[in-house]
Amino acid sequence: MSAPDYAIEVENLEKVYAASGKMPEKRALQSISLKIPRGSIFGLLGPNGAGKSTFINILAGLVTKTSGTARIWDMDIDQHPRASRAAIGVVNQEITMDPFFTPEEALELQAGFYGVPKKSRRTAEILEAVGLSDKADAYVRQLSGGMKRRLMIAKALVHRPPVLILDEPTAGVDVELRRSLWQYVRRLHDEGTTIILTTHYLEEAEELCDEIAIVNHGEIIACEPTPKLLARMDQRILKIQPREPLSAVPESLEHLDIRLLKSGELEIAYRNSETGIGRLLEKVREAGISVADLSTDQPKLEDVFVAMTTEAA
Ligand SMILES: Nc1ncnc2c1ncn2[C@@H]1O[C@H](COP(=O)(O)OP(=O)(O)OP(=O)(O)O)[C@@H](O)[C@H]1O
Repeated sequence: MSAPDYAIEVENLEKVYAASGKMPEKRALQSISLKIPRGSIFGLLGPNGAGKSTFINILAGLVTKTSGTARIWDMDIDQHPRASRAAIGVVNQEITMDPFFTPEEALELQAGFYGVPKKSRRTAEILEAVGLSDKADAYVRQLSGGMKRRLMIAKALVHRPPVLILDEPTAGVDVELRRSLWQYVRRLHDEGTTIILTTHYLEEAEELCDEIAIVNHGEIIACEPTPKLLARMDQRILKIQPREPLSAVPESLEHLDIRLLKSGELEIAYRNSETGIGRLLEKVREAGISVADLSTDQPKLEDVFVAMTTEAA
């Protein structure tokens, strides 16, 4: 089979979790349509509860969709449940593994589970790739948190899936390990694997992804190449507290996007990529303002959501 243009294609995908006990019915995905290009590193970015895991779990066959269609590697998940799932490797948020197996045994078991014949297994190669060769015979309980995460990724790779899905790969992981996991994800990508990852760290999506879909309340509110999306988040606010409260905006600053607050402070909106804070402060000083204190604010994901939903309205 020739490789498809899209690794994943979903159309009008919807999920309603039924009411249970005191919990009312929950519409976790509201008619999502999305095409994830083959060969990309694609980010699903959104706050807690946005519906990212639901989306992934539907693809993985762990959650049943309510309606809509989903294709993995050009195979419909209803018509070809086994073959379509064989095209993805999914790494979930929780670390789940048997503490009494060694990494080598864990990978062999996983390969057996996927029906990979002994002669086609590549346990040693995968352990090498995730940097666990020297731990091949250690018990899983002797591995550090970071090593366990890498073993989770290794397990998802045993059947050579062309698409790897990582659900919050670096949640709760320290900065150093986060960087080394990113490096490894990039390497897999360079070797041809399409990567889909969910995250609520803007920085992570920014660093890794070619394209980002922002999910909020079960809806995709933006889906764009990363540079385009970041340009929208480029706005900053500089707040200046002068030594003497101001009663008017100095004339030389009027051309800026500036606001005088009741407290006599100033708020200046600027584009970080265009103006830079140093240049702005210079202008403020040139206007004769003596600065007692200042702060900058950059839009949080939440603000971007608001901005985007208002733009769309
Ligand atoms: N099994 C379930 N039964 C009922 N409601 C659920 C179930 N699983 C998830 N939900 C609800 O569906 C919504 C979406 O949850 P989901 O786990 O997909 O979000 P998420 O974006 O992955 O969040 P997180 O980043 O916290 O994992 C949430 O409101 C959640 O409470």
